[in-house]
Amino acid sequence: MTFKVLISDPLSEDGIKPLREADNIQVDIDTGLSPDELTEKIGEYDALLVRSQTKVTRDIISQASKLKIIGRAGVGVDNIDLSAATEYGVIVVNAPDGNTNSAAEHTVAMLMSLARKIPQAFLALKNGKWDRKTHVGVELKGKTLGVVGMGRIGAEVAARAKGQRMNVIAYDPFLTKERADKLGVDFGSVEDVIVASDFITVHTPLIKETKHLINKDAFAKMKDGVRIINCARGGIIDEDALYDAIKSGKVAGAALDVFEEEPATDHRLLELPEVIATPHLGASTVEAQENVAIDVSHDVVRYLTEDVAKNPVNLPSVPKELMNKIEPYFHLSEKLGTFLTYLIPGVIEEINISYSGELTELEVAPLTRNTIKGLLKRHLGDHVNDVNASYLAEKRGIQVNENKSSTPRGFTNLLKVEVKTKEVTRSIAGTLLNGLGPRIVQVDAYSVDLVPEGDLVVIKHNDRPGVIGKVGSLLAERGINIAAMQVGRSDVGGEAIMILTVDKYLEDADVEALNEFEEIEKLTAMEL
Ligand SMILES: NC(=O)C1=CN([C@@H]2O[C@H](COP(=O)(O)OP(=O)(O)OC[C@H]3O[C@@H](n4cnc5c(N)ncnc54)[C@H](O)[C@@H]3O)[C@@H](O)[C@H]2O)C=CC1
Ligand SMILES: O=C(O)CCC(=O)C(=O)O
Repeated sequence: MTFKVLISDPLSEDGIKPLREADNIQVDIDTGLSPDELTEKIGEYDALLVRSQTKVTRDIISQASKLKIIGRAGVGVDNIDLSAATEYGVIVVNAPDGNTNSAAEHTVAMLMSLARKIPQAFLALKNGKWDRKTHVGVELKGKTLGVVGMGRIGAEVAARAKGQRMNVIAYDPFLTKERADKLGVDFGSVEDVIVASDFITVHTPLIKETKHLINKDAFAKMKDGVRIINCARGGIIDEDALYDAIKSGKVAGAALDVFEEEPATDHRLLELPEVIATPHLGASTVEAQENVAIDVSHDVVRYLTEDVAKNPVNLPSVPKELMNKIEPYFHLSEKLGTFLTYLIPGVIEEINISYSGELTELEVAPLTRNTIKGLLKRHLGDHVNDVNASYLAEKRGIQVNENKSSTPRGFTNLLKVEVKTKEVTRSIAGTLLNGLGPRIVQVDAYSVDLVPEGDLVVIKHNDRPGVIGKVGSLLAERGINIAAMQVGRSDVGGEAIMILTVDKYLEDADVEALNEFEEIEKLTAMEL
């Protein structure tokens, strides 16, 4: 099978080598497509790679019937409709580390240019003006830099600012006193930062909480003559409020690499002499572009060929060490879910997944997602995957409960799935037997020992002599070989269960013939 990958923004040719070198991947590069052209084309592709120019909208994703992964060669994913991607089961991956250094260096370049008015002076000189009076700057030494957002880039900027002998005060919801001490910065609320700083630089993602985080009210609280830097995302700073604050003299200058609408060639902020700007160049270095393209290309190859991604954005990433431990349970968890779908009539209202024994020591969320996938896939189709399984369950109002109990219950590990509909509650449990692989060990109240694989027949019947023989003979007459058989009963002469592993899926006629036996209460043929 060949996977088709579309690259719709310019990426480093050296960086996409992992894609070019993969045997089963065809790479098409088509930059500058209009939204309509991309919508028309996307249906052919298994993967889409973008930088920040391509807007991957819901409309585009809804037409991407084969799309499995969107790779963002960079950090910010605000150009991708993440909810739509999750809903359609498309994983989004980014390259979070590859451009950190370049973005931090660019921020420092902007900070220094802003302080010393280098772009303005250069422009004047280019125009033949030797003007030393207008371009008097300020020193950084001893000034306070406020950093809003102390993630990868914010922390790097803070470290470099300290090299300029600046004091740094930072705010980040995840910044602890210990980390602030380690980084050698003061920390406080966003208001503390805004009030105390001579320069303010923002390094947050653009999300609901950070949209216009720096607004009219924030400017009002700042020191007179404050200088602002935004090398993160347009929209974190309210551009109208910034314009007014510069015009009023509250803000002495601003350095902007990003804008709310890009490209921003005709922006009124650019008319102000206090504003210096670059056209979203934070990550535009040879090194960063190669790094991010390599990282995202590797993840696309990995996901298309092995179903694992290192930097997923719309799915929690599973560390390698954990993955090694839980991977053997993946097959079991999905099969338990699939098995149950055959036993339940009606609409699932609740799923209870319990983990016991060794499993209690592990992060089991990936197994929960996989079990839900097994429960939904038979009815909803192959588009159900790890990315959208939980979303699809939630959307259908299905309550999912996950719990851990250390009671060993006779097994070193046990995964039990219980499903409730309005009419019934059914359950199944499985284990991973050392050296033997996955086994189903319980179906409702019955103990069994079953490999969760192949064509199975579950027969609920009355515990009477001869039933097993009758079923065996009928199947033999029809040329259906029984590979394995499990029987269990509640009590002598009571309800009993027989589970057969057969070499061939039972046709409707075979099921009807078996149902003729009066001892058989219910028969379910299933394919795991
Ligand atoms: N101009 C450019 O070319 C580039 C821009 N960027 C942008 O820079 C930004 C930061 O990137 P990274 O440092 O790699 O991301 P990161 O995820 O490492 O850091 C972001 C930080 O923002 C913090 N944060 C979230 N909400 C906040 C709030 N309300 N107030 C304060 N802090 C908040 C988070 O806790 C996190 O620590 C992103 O928006 C990214 O898209 C990144 C690379 C290049
Ligand atoms: O692709 C680019 O050059 C933009 C980089 C960026 O903004 C990011 O990584 O968030």
